[in-house]
Amino acid sequence: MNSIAIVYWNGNEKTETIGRMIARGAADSGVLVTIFTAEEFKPSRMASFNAVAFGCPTVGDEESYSFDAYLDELGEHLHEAPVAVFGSYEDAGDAVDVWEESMVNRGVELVSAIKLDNFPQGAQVERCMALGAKLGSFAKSEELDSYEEAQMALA
Ligand SMILES: Cc1cc2nc3c(=O)[nH]c(=O)nc-3n(C[C@H](O)[C@H](O)[C@H](O)COP(=O)(O)O)c2cc1C
Repeated sequence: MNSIAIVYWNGNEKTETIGRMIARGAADSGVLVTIFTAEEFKPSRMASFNAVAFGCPTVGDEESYSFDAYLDELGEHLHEAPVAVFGSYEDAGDAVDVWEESMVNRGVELVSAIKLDNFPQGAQVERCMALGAKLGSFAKSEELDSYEEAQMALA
C-alpha cells in the first residue's frame, strides 16, 4: 500500500491539527498515513514513504533557522518523495513561506503548501483535506518507481 508521512513541530496544537486534517484527507484517498513529530522523523525514513508533509508554526526567525538545519540533515533524502508544507501562524506566517522557498531552492518536488491563522474550521478543513488527497494521489501515481528505487538503494 502507498504510504505518506505527516511530520510536524510540536507547538500549541494548531499545526498538529492541520496535519491531522491533511492526514484524514490522505487516508480517505486510500493511502496509509503515519504521523510523526520532527524529532521522531529521522532522515532515512524519507525512503519509506511515497510523499511527506512537513508542518511548523511560525514562531519568529528561530524556527526558520532550525527548519533549514533540519533540511540540511535530510539532505539528499528530500529528493526521495514529493513533499507538502503546512503551518499555523498569527501575523505573517513566515515559516511556511521560508520552508516553501527552501524546498524549491533545494530542487525538492513541492506538491502544495497551506498556512492557516487558527485551528482549521469550515472551508479550511476542506482545504486541508484536499491537500491530503492531492498528496495521496501523488503518492499513488508516478512516485511508485522512485519509491521502489529508494527501497533498492537501501537494501
Ligand atoms: C514565541 C512566538 C513567536 C511567534 N512569532 C510569530 C511570527 O513571527 N509571525 C506569526 O505569524 N505568528 C507568530 N506567532 C504566533 C503563532 O504562529 C500562532 O500562535 C500559531 O497558531 C501557533 O501554532 P501552534 O498551535 O502549532 O503552536 C508566534 C508565537 C509564539 C509563541
